[in-house]
Amino acid sequence: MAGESSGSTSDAGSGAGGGPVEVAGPPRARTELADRIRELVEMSMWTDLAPGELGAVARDVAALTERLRDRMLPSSRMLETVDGVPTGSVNDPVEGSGNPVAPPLTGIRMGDGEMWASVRLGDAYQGAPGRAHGGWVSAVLDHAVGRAAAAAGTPGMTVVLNVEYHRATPLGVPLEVHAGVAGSQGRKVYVTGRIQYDEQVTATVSATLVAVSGLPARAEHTGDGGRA
Ligand SMILES: CCCCC/C=C\C/C=C\C/C=C\C/C=C\CCCC(=O)SCCNC(=O)CCNC(=O)[C@H](O)C(C)(C)COP(=O)(O)OP(=O)(O)OC[C@H]1O[C@@H](n2cnc3c(N)ncnc32)[C@H](O)[C@@H]1OP(=O)(O)O
Repeated sequence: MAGESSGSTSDAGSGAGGGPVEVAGPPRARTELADRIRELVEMSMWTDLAPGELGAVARDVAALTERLRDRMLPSSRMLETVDGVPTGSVNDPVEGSGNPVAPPLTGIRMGDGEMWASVRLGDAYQGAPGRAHGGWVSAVLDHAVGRAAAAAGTPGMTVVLNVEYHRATPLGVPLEVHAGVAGSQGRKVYVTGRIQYDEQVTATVSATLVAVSGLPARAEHTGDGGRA
């Protein structure tokens, strides 16, 4: 389990660092921590506490951050593996159940060149009033097309991402995400996808990915961190 072979490094927390840290099981405690931090973020936006009280809360949060800094991994790139095969990126900013920034994706299911998932975009992802920010809608779709390409056995990087916003993507409700490989030519993989709420498609994507060797492929598992 992550956290048991730690050691502080001088570049930890700066975005640098070594190779991925592999974790064998769903990191439930990390998932729970990320969930609580997401709640903290939402409440920090909603709260109407007086400035003095806000200052006190900020100092409490700073103390918690120092408690976490006390013991650090050599890298924040954490891959969940099953039988040695990478099945999810715990700290990914879209699907990562361990990353408080991630919405995250839940119930990820993989088929042959296809992926399905659910996502709930909370208040932290608001763009226009009451709607999900288009950049986050695109991020979810970018991730979905990446997973679909990987599910086809051709993991790669997105080089073209055409997103169409058809109607408002609502906040705080379960959205369905789907992407599937439509074709390929050489290293190029063409993937389409969509986000929908209650049978209504809110955004669609048409993407080109370029297959890159050495990336994890055909992950069959959920990225739920044990919540599915
Ligand atoms: C990611 C791993 C996570 C680990 C998770 C573990 C387990 C879970 C399992 C699977 C999970 C799967 C996926 C996760 C989902 C998403 C992860 C997020 C990924 C991203 O967040 S991704 C968005 C940002 N993305 C970039 O950061 C790409 C910038 N790019 C490059 O890094 C290079 O571009 C590269 C390396 C792609 C290729 O470089 P290269 O040197 O190998 O190849 P080269 O340049 O020769 O291009 C080859 C052919 O692509 C054509 N081409 C290139 N660019 C084009 C363009 N813009 N438009 C049209 N065609 C284009 C050329 O024209 C040529 O075409 P042709 O062969 O016909 O001449």
